[in-house]
Amino acid sequence: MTRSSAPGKVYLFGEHAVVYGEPAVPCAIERRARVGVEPRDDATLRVHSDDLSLDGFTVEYAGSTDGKPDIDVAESLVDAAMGYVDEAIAQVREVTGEPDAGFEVTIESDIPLGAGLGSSAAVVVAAIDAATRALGVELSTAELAERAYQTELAVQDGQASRADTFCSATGGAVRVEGSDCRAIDAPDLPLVIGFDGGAGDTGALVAGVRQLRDEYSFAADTVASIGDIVRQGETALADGDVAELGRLMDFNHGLLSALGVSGRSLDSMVWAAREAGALGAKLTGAGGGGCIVALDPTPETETALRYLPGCEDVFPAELADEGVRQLE
Ligand SMILES: Nc1ncnc2c1ncn2[C@@H]1O[C@H](COP(=O)(O)OP(=O)(O)O)[C@@H](O)[C@H]1O
Ligand SMILES: C[C@@](O)(CCOP(=O)(O)O)CC(=O)O
Ligand SMILES: [Mg+2]
Repeated sequence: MTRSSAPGKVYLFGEHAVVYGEPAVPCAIERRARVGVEPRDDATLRVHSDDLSLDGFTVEYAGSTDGKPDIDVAESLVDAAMGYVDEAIAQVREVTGEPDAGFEVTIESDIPLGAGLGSSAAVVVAAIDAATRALGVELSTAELAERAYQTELAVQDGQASRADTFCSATGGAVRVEGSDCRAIDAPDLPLVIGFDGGAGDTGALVAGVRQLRDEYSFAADTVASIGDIVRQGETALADGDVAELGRLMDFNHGLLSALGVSGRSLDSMVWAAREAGALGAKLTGAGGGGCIVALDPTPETETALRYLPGCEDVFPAELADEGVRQLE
């Protein structure tokens, strides 16, 4: 068995706008997906994941060559659930020049699915790393990040940024603008994450923003303004100005909300954090439902979220310096 792990992330700034070439700053967090891979002697892909459940059913499926799993849920849900690992393995077959490689893939993850903490990127990065190594191919971190990006691009119908996958592959805080991806210095930030227990469909949310942006010039301006916030945020990060970072996170949330990707429970967690004295709070990732990230050096936000109806989990986010990690 070859195993790798990779971290999830939060966005300090810039999700969605990054898809259109604006900069974004995600930070890797110490919540990881671990993917174990065993090559098979046929071309079948079998995926085992206790965390992947659809309408309460845990799914065990055979991908690609075996067709769809035999379960009673909408096909779009199944496609969304299977897409990332299927496509990751397609990338592995291509990069290793082994189109008929088959695998048993076992996934364990601390990252809630579809909640904006980049579970897809972590699973994809760890799966590509483990499966290529299982075939005797060592990818550089840059090649791994590129293959993981191609995976998300394919699953999200040609609309994805390099932000999640680069951040998960390298760890740390990063800045991504188009194909320019780099590590940046970030002070130790007092990040608190609130999770409403829900999820959003990244592909659908990205498509919704694209539609608004195509239809209304003010939506396009909103996306460009998120880019301005990110640039200001970079200065605040470099200056270690945490109060300014908080104000900019608040503004970034407002603009994401205007683009239609927040929701009642995300907004309620954001307001609970602000009322508890957080320096700033915003949704993270694609939105719809899932997680917010707040900046608070005191325990107040954590306490407020813990008692907020509709907040299922709350935890401090420790920055992960290490990206992909070879386990065996
Ligand atoms: N533990 C897991 N096991 C199997 N697939 C997973 C796991 N975690 C994430 N995934 C894949 O990633 C998808 C969620 O990714 P996405 O919608 O981008 O949300 P996010 O990246 O914010 O968590 C799932 O539908 C599934 O395809
Ligand atoms: C909305 C987006 O900017 C981030 C999506 O993050 P997540 O999959 O929700 O963790 C899409 C992307 O960058 O590919
Ligand atoms: Mg994702």
